[in-house]
Amino acid sequence: MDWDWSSIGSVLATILFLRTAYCDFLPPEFHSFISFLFRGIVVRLINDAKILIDEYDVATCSANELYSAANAYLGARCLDDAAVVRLNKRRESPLPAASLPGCHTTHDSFRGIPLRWSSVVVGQDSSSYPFRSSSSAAEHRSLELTFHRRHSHVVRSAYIPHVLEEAERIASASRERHLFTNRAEIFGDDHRSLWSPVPFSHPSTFDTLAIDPALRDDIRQDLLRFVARRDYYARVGRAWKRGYLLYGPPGTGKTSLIAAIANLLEFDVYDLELTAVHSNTILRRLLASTTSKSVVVIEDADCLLDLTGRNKKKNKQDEEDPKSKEEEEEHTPASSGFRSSTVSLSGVLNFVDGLWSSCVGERLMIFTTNHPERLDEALLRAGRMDRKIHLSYCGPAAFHILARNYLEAGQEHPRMLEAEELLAEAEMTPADIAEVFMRCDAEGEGTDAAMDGVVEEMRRRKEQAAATASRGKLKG
Ligand SMILES: Nc1ncnc2c1ncn2[C@@H]1O[C@H](COP(=O)(O)OP(=O)(O)OP(=O)(O)O)[C@@H](O)[C@H]1O
Repeated sequence: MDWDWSSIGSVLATILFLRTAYCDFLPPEFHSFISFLFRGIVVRLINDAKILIDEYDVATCSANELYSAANAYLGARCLDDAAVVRLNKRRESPLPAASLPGCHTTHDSFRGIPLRWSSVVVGQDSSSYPFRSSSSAAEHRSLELTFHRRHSHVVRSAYIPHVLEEAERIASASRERHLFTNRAEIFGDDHRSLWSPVPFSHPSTFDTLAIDPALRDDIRQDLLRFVARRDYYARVGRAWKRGYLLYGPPGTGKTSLIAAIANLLEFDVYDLELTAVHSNTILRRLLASTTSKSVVVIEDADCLLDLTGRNKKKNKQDEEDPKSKEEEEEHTPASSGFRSSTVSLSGVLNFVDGLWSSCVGERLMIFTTNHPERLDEALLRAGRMDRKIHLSYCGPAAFHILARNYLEAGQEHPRMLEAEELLAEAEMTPADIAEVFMRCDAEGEGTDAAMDGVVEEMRRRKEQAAATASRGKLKG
């Protein structure tokens, strides 16, 4: 067909006429409908499939998690080369996150499948959202994912879950974690003010912990299994929580293990000072205001409450009738200080496994003590304390880890064998050994001097222990 200037002019005039008729004579609802039809025809012609991800679920008026996840995913994965990005910084995250601005497009690929993401913003008059009520003045945002129709199954069954997983990973990596301590004075009903947060960044990890490697791996597996079993806990009807009791002499790494656990799981830590809690009601409120993905820690549990044998009988009554005891405690005037807290055994038991301990997602509760025998059995029973972990004096395997971490000394070091043999009788904690290594380092001494120093210290302690034992025999 030959085109001359007059035929081009007639085509343009026809287009202008149709456009004017479309804009001026058709009501806005038809604009949306025609645009929808037109886009459908184009999509069919070019064999594309589309997934529309709205910012809000129109039916339930709730935020669409997939929309936020896709935005986080795009921000982290696809927007490095984009000409325009939107940057957003949330209070809880240290860095701003990039997202796709309205009406822009970016590209991704998955298992060799090319994918196109476009952001769509529809206002009151816009024509790109079908059947939209013209009375709504709000902006409607969505993301469109376009791909070849033959990849529909892979995109829905694998790519979308991949986007969700990646977004979850990105969110937890960028989340700043906190250490919360409960405030001694509590005012009003603002639950957030019950805890004072500071950023949490403890260097202890499962790799730096000097404990038996078999125990370390066992704890790590137990934790990873726990966090992966949300569905299991829901199925068997249990709150998604796990209780640990860490016990052993001072300086064996109980606090270090808690920090390593929080770092492994990327959890916040709530360090609960029970002596500052004046009633069971406040204890309950404290727990109710913790967030999911957290470790709630009660250190030195044997020193805090009347949980010792002296009060076992009384405590048994409490457990049998926790309600009456709790009511009685709540009417006691608030007082402060060690052992004068009105938090009762029943309050703590309910704290560990009561109804309100299931009010948020996954959570660990860790009690530590140097004297597990002083704790009431009710607190220790299975279901409350799922794992009882004994951290003891330094053994050979833990010593190797400390020597590697502090001195970069391997098992082939000439004094290693001697140190291993002495360890059995010297009763040194990892903290004692770390102390000797750090002292040598501070004095500028090398690895050999540090190993000599620790062997000497072990020998001294062994002799001391032998002398104490023989004095005991003589007295006997
Ligand atoms: N198992 C360990 N692995 C690595 N370092 C340890 C270990 N145990 C103790 N340490 C070192 O000793 C210091 C004290 O340890 P930590 O506070 O974890 O002991 P603890 O058992 O909680 O003591 P306490 O019962 O007195 O609270 C830590 O700062 C750490 O450097």
